[in-house]
Amino acid sequence: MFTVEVRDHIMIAHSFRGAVFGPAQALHGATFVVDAAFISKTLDSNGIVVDIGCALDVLKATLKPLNYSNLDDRVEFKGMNTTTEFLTKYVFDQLAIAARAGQLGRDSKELHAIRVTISESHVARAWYEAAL
Ligand SMILES: Nc1nc2c(c(=O)[nH]1)N=C([C@H](O)[C@H](O)COP(=O)(O)OP(=O)(O)OP(=O)(O)O)CN2
Repeated sequence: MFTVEVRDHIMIAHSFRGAVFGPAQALHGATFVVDAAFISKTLDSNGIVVDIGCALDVLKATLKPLNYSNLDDRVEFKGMNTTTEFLTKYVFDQLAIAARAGQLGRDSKELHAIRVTISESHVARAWYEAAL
């Protein structure tokens, strides 16, 4: 598989419900590094999976509404623990919508999958990968 991956980051606040989270049950801040990988069995006529600039634009647009926000206040996350794992799927879903709308500059039928990796610190990360 060919893969091209782009990176951005977001600064957010959130809190968790559940004793497993210990002190993270209280409102706290996090800076998440978000990697989005676009995966294809084939390259296009330009020899690319998707244009890196285009992929970056789509990732930035996806993350913009979350940046500097308190995720606890966001209606789409009501009642959810916005864990690193949860957010990987959320970002994947938004990128998949953009890909199917042609915003990556390539027919989504020619893309095999998207993988979203979120690093919550230098020691921990989670990812979600699925076919388009
Ligand atoms: N599987 C996950 N586990 C945890 C997540 C997560 O998103 N997915 N998030 C957190 C906290 O938000 C934070 O990132 C770390 O909090 P902390 O209290 O430092 O948690 P640790 O487990 O690393 O350390 P403790 O020994 O429990 O204090 C926590 N877990």
